[in-house]
Amino acid sequence: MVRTRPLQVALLGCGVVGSQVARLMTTHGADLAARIGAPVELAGVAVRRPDRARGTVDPALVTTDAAGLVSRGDIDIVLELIGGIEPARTLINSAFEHGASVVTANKALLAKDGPALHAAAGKHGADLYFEASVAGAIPLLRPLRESLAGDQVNRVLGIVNGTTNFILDRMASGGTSYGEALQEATALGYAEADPTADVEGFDAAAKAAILAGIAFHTRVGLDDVHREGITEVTAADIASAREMGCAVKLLAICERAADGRSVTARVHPAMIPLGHPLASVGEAYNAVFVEAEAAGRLMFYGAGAGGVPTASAVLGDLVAACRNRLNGGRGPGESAYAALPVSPMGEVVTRYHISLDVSDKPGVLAQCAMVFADHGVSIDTVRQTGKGGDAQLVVVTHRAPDAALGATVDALRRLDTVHDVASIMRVEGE
Ligand SMILES: NC(=O)c1ccc[n+]([C@@H]2O[C@H](COP(=O)([O-])OP(=O)(O)OC[C@H]3O[C@@H](n4cnc5c(N)ncnc54)[C@H](O)[C@@H]3O)[C@@H](O)[C@H]2O)c1
Ligand SMILES: N[C@@H](CCO)C(=O)O
Ligand code: NA
Repeated sequence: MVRTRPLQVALLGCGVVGSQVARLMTTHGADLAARIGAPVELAGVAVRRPDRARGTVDPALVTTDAAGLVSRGDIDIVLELIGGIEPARTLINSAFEHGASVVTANKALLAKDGPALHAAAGKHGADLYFEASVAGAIPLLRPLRESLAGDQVNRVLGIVNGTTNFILDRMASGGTSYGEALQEATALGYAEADPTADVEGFDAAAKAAILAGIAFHTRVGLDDVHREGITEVTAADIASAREMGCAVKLLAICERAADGRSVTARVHPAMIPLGHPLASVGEAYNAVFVEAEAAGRLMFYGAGAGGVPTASAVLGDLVAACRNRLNGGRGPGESAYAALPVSPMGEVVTRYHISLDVSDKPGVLAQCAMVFADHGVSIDTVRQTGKGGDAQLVVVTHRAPDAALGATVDALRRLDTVHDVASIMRVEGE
């Protein structure tokens, strides 16, 4: 039976995602009410620029006073879709203090202040849901928090930033420059307000922190995540990867150490074999592999960015928060009991693809190989391209600790016969 007093929803931010949430709440209002067991009503929509057209939003609901809206006292659920740290953090805390539950897509804030936000939600008996914050529309956080709550997750590996995947995909198919592809991704609503967050890997690192935290029941902050973006990936890197039968992707990788006693989290461009399912993830799509002890390998795939798909995840959380409110319960809060240490990048063990510009002289290959051997880094393959002043050695290693590879590269740079270490890329997914 549908109860009659509507649940009151405050929408903060009516941009790419917020405007789609408002539209879908209106067009699917009757279904949402039936699924929740009570009607849901937009009580107010806080915007920064009220003069902008808001589509289906009733102009009478629009306000520039977000703080006033969340502190009205009659709001059941606040949807925070402004993004960034402030004023989002203050508004979310105020929402909890005034008795509301919160749904947010704000990974930057969650990665920075997740524990404090969870604590505030718990203190006020409210919910904090954030499915849209990682991998957009893809149901990923709820499966990790709930469906896999009885299993042990050992690894989460995937493409979690749509903008950079879009750019790398466009660069790989040729004809589009990095700058043009970024402009296109921004126009399509994939990029963050400041796209530096996407291309420098901050967005993916925030998502990796959230994923690692949930997967390993451990607090993982943004500073714990090793981060490299795609700004230094060149068309030559992509071409060289293709020659080796690989694609270049920006990956987020969260791993439990083999002894189970520590974890790592990292974001960086990597080469993956073209036969690997992640290599064929194009456009702004995301895909995430989860490896769990009992479940084995699971793959989650779908739209990782864009207003409409992301609104789906926000509405799913809205329904969950409304149901909890009606039933008088709460969804799962933070689970950080394992408190595993997060190891530095130097302890990560993986494979590497290194291009060296070298002198084409007798003994150079042996000299370089010796540097790898001296640092305990075993070589898998070596290929020479070019001749004379244009000679290049392309070395692919077996698995080695990141710190050992770093020391190897430093030593290679000191050799007179090595003119440049043209590129270093990790090789994953084998
Ligand atoms: N766009 C996506 O594909 C996507 C996907 C997943 C998650 N997200 C996240 O969703 C959130 C919103 O992203 P978006 O793409 O819709 O951004 P957006 O920039 O399109 O929208 C944010 C809106 O908030 C408004 N705003 C700023 N300050 C405000 C204030 N004080 N009061 C009221 N409104 C204010 C802005 O004017 C803007 O319209 C961010 O946290 C983002 O990381 C976005
Ligand atoms: N800017 C983000 C939005 C989705 O979180 C991306 O490109 O993936
Ligand atoms: Na998601």
